[in-house]
Amino acid sequence: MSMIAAFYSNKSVLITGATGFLGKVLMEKLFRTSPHLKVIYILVRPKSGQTLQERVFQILNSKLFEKVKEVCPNVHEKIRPISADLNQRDFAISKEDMQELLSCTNIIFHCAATVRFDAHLREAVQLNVIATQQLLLMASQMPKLEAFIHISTAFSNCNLSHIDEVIYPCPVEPRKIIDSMEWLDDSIIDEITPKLIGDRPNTYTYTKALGEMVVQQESGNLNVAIVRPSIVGATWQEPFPGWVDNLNGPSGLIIAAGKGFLRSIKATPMAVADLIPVDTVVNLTIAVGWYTAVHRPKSTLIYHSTSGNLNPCNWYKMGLQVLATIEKIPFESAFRRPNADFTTNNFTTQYWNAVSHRAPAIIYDFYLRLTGRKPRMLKLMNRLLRTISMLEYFINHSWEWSTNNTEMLLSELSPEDQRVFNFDVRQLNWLEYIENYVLGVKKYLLKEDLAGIPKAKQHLKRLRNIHYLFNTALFLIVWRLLIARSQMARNIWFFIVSFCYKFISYFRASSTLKV
Ligand SMILES: CCCCCCCCCCCCCCCCCCCCCCCCCCCC(=O)SCCNC(=O)CCNC(=O)[C@H](O)C(C)(C)COP(=O)(O)OP(=O)(O)OC[C@H]1O[C@@H](n2cnc3c(N)ncnc32)[C@H](O)[C@@H]1OP(=O)(O)O
Ligand SMILES: NC(=O)C1=CN([C@@H]2O[C@H](COP(=O)(O)OP(=O)(O)OC[C@H]3O[C@@H](n4cnc5c(N)ncnc54)[C@H](OP(=O)(O)O)[C@@H]3O)[C@@H](O)[C@H]2O)C=CC1
Repeated sequence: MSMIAAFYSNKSVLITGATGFLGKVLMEKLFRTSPHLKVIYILVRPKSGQTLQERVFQILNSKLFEKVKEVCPNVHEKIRPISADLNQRDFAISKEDMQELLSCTNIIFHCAATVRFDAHLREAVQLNVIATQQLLLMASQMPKLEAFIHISTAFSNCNLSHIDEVIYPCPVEPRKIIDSMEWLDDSIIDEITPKLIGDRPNTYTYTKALGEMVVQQESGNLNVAIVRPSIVGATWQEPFPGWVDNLNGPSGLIIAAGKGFLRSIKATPMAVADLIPVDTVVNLTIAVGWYTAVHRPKSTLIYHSTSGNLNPCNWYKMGLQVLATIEKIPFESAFRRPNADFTTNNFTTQYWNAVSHRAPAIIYDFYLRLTGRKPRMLKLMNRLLRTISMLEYFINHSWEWSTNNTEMLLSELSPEDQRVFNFDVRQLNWLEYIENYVLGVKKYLLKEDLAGIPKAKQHLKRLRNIHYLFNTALFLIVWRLLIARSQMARNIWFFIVSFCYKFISYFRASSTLKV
């Protein structure tokens, strides 16, 4: 019997960010392994014209939750959505709901965050720092609370190259930043943002670091732990391999490469690609919840959920495997044949951006105009290039994360728990994982049917022919122009033609002699 699963039986769990990528997998695993769990409260905001109930209904009816329903048929009764907006004071939670949360919650998993790299500092501070502070305040009023687990990111200290499982202070105290957000206007915030974030690449990593400081400073007597995942990718094993439902991290780039939009990207091929499957992160998080509640460590423990130091894979190997899989199982309606490569300096990156990204987009837009349609490819390509420019930092640096606490926790688990809540990345086979990831992107993100693969292959053949035809036509046009204008080009042309003629004549003569 799994000790961890038994621990969660009859517990009331509160999850923020349960509608997000990680939150959904966390909820699914909790229900599947602890079907006797009492209730999971989830803080949800109405969104995209959907009510809370509609959002929960959509999640429960998704492919991700198919297995749960077999072990926990009344799962819908055990989810209690609470209307909340983490950007509002007291999260805009009603008095009755707040009362229930305060009196019943046993474990909190705080996953909600803005993960956008271009978030305005005010927005990022509000969600990643102030909301964390407010949640800690709420937690301090929960008499039954056993553990508060905060999800941060391994990149919160990406300004360092070796990162230990400790909290590194930022130069300006989070409280000062929070106070200043109240009276500074947006234009001043814009001005001071680069100074505040310093050598971090964006407001996301900076505010996640501030969030950790808030957890350290304002957790009082609470049992707190922090989990720091690196780049979270599709599921490795559970509930099934390759599940993914958003474009973050590598997923969007896999689509861009598979559809033939992405042809080159600046990367350090031998740098460690620190990807971590979402189910591995979730297993660790659940184990951390158990350990923190049962063993009550004296200080706040930080757990790195990373792969690099135990089972490293580099971007080159990953990129190659993405391309190899795309060749086997191509995506439908590709714009061009998938054929991406890494560039290693700014000059070649700019060159390939012009030649391989913008030029084909301009030509395609010209074709759209000619056929009476609205041009859109250049706009799309520029957005892709903007996205790539924001991700580039993470594929051109390498980090070393120590994983002592994570390894210690693994050794504390019973063999059964190590199996049920497996977070040992040494067992991960990267090639198999990436293949399943690409397949998952095709099935769950692009919603493409595998029956369409022959048609997709046919389409790629057509694109290859168009490519050859286009290149031949281009060559002939350029050559013709050159011949018309340059004596030297004409001389070279006559030389090649006469050489070919002589070569053919020689073969003809020698074959006649043999006869
Ligand atoms: C000889 C052989 C050589 C072999 C080499 C072969 C090379 C082959 C290459 C093949 C490619 C393979 C891919 C693998 C390698 C590269 C992986 C690199 C991944 C690096 C990831 C770094 C992550 C860092 C980690 C930090 C971890 C965290 O803690 S946080 C979680 C991560 N957060 C994010 O990822 C958020 C990032 N996104 C954003 O901040 C925003 O989306 C944005 C600012 C980038 C864009 O915002 P915008 O306002 O424009 O709008 P939005 O609606 O969000 O999206 C706009 C359009 O962009 C598309 N989109 C969004 N995200 C991505 C994405 N990650 N990749 C691609 N496209 C993306 C989105 O669909 C929109 O498209 P349109 O609607 O069509 O405009
Ligand atoms: N994905 C990754 O690669 C990594 C993620 N992490 C961390 O993991 C955690 C989860 O990330 P992930 O699941 O990928 O992110 P998602 O963007 O998928 O999910 C974010 C969640 O936060 C919720 N949220 C955002 N704003 C509010 C708000 N104002 N009120 C209520 N809820 C809100 C979202 O709700 P809604 O659905 O309504 O938008 C959503 O449920 C984050 O803390 C992130 O920093 C760490 C490392 C890597």
